[in-house]
Amino acid sequence: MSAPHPAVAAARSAVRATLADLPPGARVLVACSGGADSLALAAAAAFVAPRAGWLASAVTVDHGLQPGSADVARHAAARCRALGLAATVRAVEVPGGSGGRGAGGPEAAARTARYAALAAAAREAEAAAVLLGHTLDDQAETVLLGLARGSGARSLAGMAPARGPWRRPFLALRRAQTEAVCRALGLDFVLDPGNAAAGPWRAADGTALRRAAVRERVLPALADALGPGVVPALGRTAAQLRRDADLLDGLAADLLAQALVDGAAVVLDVTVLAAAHPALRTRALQTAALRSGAAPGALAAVHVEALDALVAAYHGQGPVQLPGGVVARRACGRLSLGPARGAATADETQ
Ligand SMILES: Nc1ncnc2c1ncn2[C@@H]1O[C@H](COP(=O)(O)OP(=O)(O)OP(=O)(O)O)[C@@H](O)[C@H]1O
Repeated sequence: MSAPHPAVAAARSAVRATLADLPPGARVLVACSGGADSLALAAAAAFVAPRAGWLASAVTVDHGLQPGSADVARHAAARCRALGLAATVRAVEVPGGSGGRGAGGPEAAARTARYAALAAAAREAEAAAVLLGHTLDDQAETVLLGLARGSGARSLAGMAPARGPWRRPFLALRRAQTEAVCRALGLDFVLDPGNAAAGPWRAADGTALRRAAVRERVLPALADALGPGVVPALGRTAAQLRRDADLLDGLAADLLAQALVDGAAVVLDVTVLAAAHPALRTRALQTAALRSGAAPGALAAVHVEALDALVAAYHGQGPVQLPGGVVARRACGRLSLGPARGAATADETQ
């Protein structure tokens, strides 16, 4: 038997390495959109799983956002079956449809619905892992998007190779390699129309999708100006910042535990917080805000900075309102965070 195409070999070994901790008999779900990345993933899983004793199957989510989406989903599932995987299609209802109501437009709404459907499929199949086909190119896009948003290290750390049931074996593979896998194996993949900047999924404000713009315009321009190593370099940035962010988050969790006077109501000792490094203090405050019910998608750096000012730049300022109906106020050396109505009323004035 001749050696497999190098891209096929790379894809198989990436899947094998990602699942190496799973015992024989473990069930694995491949999330397959029918695009090149996830079809190459399905092919690699279909090859590797039986040899390692894992039970692999595939699921395709039909977002129902474009005419013919059900056919595209059926086609993807049929490709997976031809590869030897049991495959199902799950249709989801995306709130707002392709009109894009909601904060992040149709792309974000579709993603939320997709991950919920994949998680449900994983629960039903009792899968130990769900494989996603994100590549190094996707990771580079994520890092650039985070950088342009003014995000911190956690966001610049990009997507995790493994987190909970989600595993991304292709984070070190280029998109060109997954396309090479499909060509080598004769798999016809679809081009996701939602991924095109000029495609039908538009952000809520009518601007072209930011990720698609980064993919089509920004990364090619960067590679042109800085050289082809820019995508792997962005991937390395993500990996390094992931380690840093893990360390800082761990230390910030310790700080929060030390500062917590009353966990149920999220009351913090200002003196403990004020003595800490701002990098840890702001992380601890962000966690405290989320724990007290602040809305995760809407809590921004500006809110955390206002909380930090209550600790480190206090001059008698009033309470800080956080998204999600949470209010933070300082009184008697304590910072309390909680629902707007139940919070203490006496502000500390020095
Ligand atoms: N319709 C779908 N059905 C099943 N899996 C999907 C579907 N769409 C995407 N996926 C999975 O997610 C991976 C990433 O897809 P894609 O790059 O389109 O996502 P995205 O738009 O970057 O959003 P996110 O990064 O949040 O998943 C795919 O390789 C595939 O594993």
